Amino acid sequence: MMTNQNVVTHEVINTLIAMAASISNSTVLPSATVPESMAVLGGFWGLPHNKNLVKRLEGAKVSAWIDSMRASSPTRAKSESQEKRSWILYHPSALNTFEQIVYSAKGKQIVVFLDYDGTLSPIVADPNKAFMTRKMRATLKGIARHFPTAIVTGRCRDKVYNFVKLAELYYAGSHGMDITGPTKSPKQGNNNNKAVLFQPASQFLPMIDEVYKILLEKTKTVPGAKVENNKFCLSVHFRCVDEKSWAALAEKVRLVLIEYPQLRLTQGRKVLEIRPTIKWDKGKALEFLLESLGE
Ligand SMILES: O=P(O)(O)OC[C@H]1O[C@H](O[C@H]2O[C@H](CO)[C@@H](O)[C@H](O)[C@H]2O)[C@H](O)[C@@H](O)[C@@H]1O
Repeated sequence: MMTNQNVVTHEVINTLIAMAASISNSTVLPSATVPESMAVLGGFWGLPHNKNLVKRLEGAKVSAWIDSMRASSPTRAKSESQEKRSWILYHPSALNTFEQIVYSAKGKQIVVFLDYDGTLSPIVADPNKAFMTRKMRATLKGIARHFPTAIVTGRCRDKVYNFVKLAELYYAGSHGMDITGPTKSPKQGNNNNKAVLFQPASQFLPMIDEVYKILLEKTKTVPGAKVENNKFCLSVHFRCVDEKSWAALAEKVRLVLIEYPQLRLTQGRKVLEIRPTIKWDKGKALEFLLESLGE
């Protein structure tokens, strides 16, 4: 993936991400939230990820949706120590191999990519209250002083910016469909006026707005359901919905999507995600940013 000579290897970046995640786990997140972070990073970095899940969701019966919703939202059957062990297996602390990292990074440009929810902020019931701590912001600011740093998230870019509040970062919101560069240099603090770099799903904006309004209306009878407008995509949260109502909620979403074959459904942690059927995702956004940064 990283062919540019000036760009550090995937392995090193992966380790940096793990390092950032381990910072977040040790200083901010209660240990019970570690598996949430693992799911987020796993989805992003190609760690165990059930592609069939997405296929099954599209056009599948509601019962299959419910199975997927359960599968992606496991109850705490495993002990916390078991969960921590499997987390560490895939995300070893970068500090244990720091010398190797420094060696591999020699002469290369290190770029840091981070997810937001469950990585920089704890997972919380209300998506509008997923605040990051001042300590995390200061750490992120420090990282951005040394390396180009990007936040790649399913969230609306403006919303995540309001949480992070650092103009010196790159942001790829809406699952990578809304990419901007820094509006402030981390070193000099001057405004270098970089704006939107790429928005491959602009033509879907009216449709996303339309479906947002429909979903708001259709889901209002399901207690706890929350529809979030992430600009180029939508989220239907079921974290606060009683499991008995998951089928009803999934059926409502399915019926709406039948009318919009240009949209597809994917699934995150206790959230159904609706997005345009374009060949673009967080991985593509990452490649796009690497190419821009390597120039
Ligand atoms: O791809 P991501 O950047 O990981 O975005 C996935 C979803 O993240 C947010 O939801 C998650 O965090 C919420 C706040 O902690 C939590 O309430 C929810 O259950 C999680 O799924 C975001 O609100 C969603 O729009 C994203 O789809």
